Amino acid sequence: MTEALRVTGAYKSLGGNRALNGAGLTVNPGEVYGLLGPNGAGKTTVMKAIAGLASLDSGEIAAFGRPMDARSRGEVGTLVEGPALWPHLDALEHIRVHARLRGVPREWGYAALRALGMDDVARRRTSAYSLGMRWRLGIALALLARPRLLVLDEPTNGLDPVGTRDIRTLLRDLAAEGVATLVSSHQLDQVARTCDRVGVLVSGSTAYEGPLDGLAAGGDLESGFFDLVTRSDAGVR
Ligand SMILES: Nc1ncnc2c1ncn2[C@@H]1O[C@H](COP(=O)(O)OP(=O)(O)OP(=O)(O)O)[C@@H](O)[C@H]1O
Repeated sequence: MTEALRVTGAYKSLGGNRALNGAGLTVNPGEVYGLLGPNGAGKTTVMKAIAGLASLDSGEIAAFGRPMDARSRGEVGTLVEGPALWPHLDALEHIRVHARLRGVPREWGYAALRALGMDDVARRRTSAYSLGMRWRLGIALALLARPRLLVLDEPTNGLDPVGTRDIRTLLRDLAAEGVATLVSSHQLDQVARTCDRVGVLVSGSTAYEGPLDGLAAGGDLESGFFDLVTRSDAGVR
């Protein structure tokens, strides 16, 4: 099976910090992969590199068996560092602009809005949106071009329980259609309910990659995560 995403040996220095220190991860088609790690571990940095928003100092990123390039990025939907919205435009106008830029039918975007439960607010300017509505539109825009790989940086940040459950259902439905998703999160309970496999970054390196069972110490994901982070952090000092 060709992997949807493979990152190997990723290094990146930012302002004198080693943000990435050899990180690697692999996401398969039809899989929801949870990217975990303490604050500052490098999750956003690696996702920005995958999304093409930043370069690596060294390392490789491949999508669907080929080095990531402009063509393969056409098959990738991203929401990294929050939704970038125009305050004076409504959701439908966002869809039209993005559909034109991506060269896809705007109906695909309307379908994504429906999937995100945004029909009622689609004609409202985004300046009047709540945080949850902003995130929903950001995810709809990431889905617009019907990507085979989705990269979402903390997509349930600030969402209420209904919004969080909706995103979980959406990611599972997409996985059932074969879409691969890389999603970062600090919410271990949500990760346990949503993800097939996880990777844990600590100080820019991959401390664990595999099934959730392998991380959970005696069935307790939180303890397993803390143990791993403490051990790995001690190892790099
Ligand atoms: N523009 C920047 N200049 C200097 N250092 C940076 C910059 N951006 C990130 N860093 C540093 O790089 C490291 C990795 O940051 P990153 O945002 O990728 O972590 P993260 O795992 O996404 O954290 P969080 O969970 O808090 O979102 C941190 O030490 C951070 O301080």
